[in-house]
Amino acid sequence: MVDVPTVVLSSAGTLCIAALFFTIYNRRRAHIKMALSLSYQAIKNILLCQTKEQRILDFVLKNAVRGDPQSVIDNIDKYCSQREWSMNVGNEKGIILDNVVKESNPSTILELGTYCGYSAVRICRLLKPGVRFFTVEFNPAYAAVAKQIIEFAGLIDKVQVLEGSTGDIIPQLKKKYEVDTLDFVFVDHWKDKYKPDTQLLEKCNLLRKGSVVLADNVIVPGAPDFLEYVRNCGKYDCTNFPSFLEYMDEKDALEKAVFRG
Ligand SMILES: C[S@@+](CC[C@H](N)C(=O)[O-])C[C@H]1O[C@@H](n2cnc3c(N)ncnc32)[C@H](O)[C@@H]1O
Ligand SMILES: [Mg+2]
Repeated sequence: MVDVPTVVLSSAGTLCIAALFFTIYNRRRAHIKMALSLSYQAIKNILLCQTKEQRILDFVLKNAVRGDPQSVIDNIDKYCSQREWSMNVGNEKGIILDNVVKESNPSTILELGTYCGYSAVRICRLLKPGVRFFTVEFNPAYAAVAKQIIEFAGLIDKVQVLEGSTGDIIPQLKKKYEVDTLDFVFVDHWKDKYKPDTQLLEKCNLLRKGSVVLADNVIVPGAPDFLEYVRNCGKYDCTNFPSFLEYMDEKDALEKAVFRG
């Protein structure tokens, strides 16, 4: 069913983001390209009375193979690189994410920022049975799309989509969700929350010696206060992985911060 307020709100939001990108970065080709793409998406949302996230879901349901996570990932990448730009971690940084997940061999994982479930599918396809994966999303429309994509990928039994804000959910993880400590945290929500939510994880005793905190988009849009904190507070060993912004020819990076305990 078409949710008109969601479409109108997301279109208005998208137009504002496009205007912001255009104003701030009006001399940079990649950002002009993104601004044009977001403006086109906003117009399409209004004309079709449908959101981009619903179009991503439709494309997956139509083209991917049910129960095949790799085919779901490939089809989202295809749609977002060829038709409409979208804020999934994408394939180039996704390969780095895969490698960091594999080398840390986690048993309990938290993702901050689900969006359409792309990175959740990407991470969960690598996990052995019995691993616990929680992903937090405060936009109900995105969470609904993510659940359908994760279900289509055949991974719904491995994933718990927690609807709400990270600031509310992180403090509930121990008691409500019986989490002792987290082995791996993928930080990919709004960038001004990276630092406070990392500090909240510490405060709630959810990190143990060796817990891996992997943060996306530390260059674009950028999380300078988070980088300054993890690199200089003395509690983490940090590694930077240079790469490119999802579906764009623009430098970005992931930062891996390993908690010293
Ligand atoms: C960049 S997208 C996540 C992309 C996803 N990790 C992927 O690569 O497929 C960021 C998401 O975080 C959500 N978000 C932002 N701040 C949040 C917060 N404080 N609590 C919960 N969700 C948040 C947004 O609604 C958005 O869907
Ligand atoms: Mg990201």
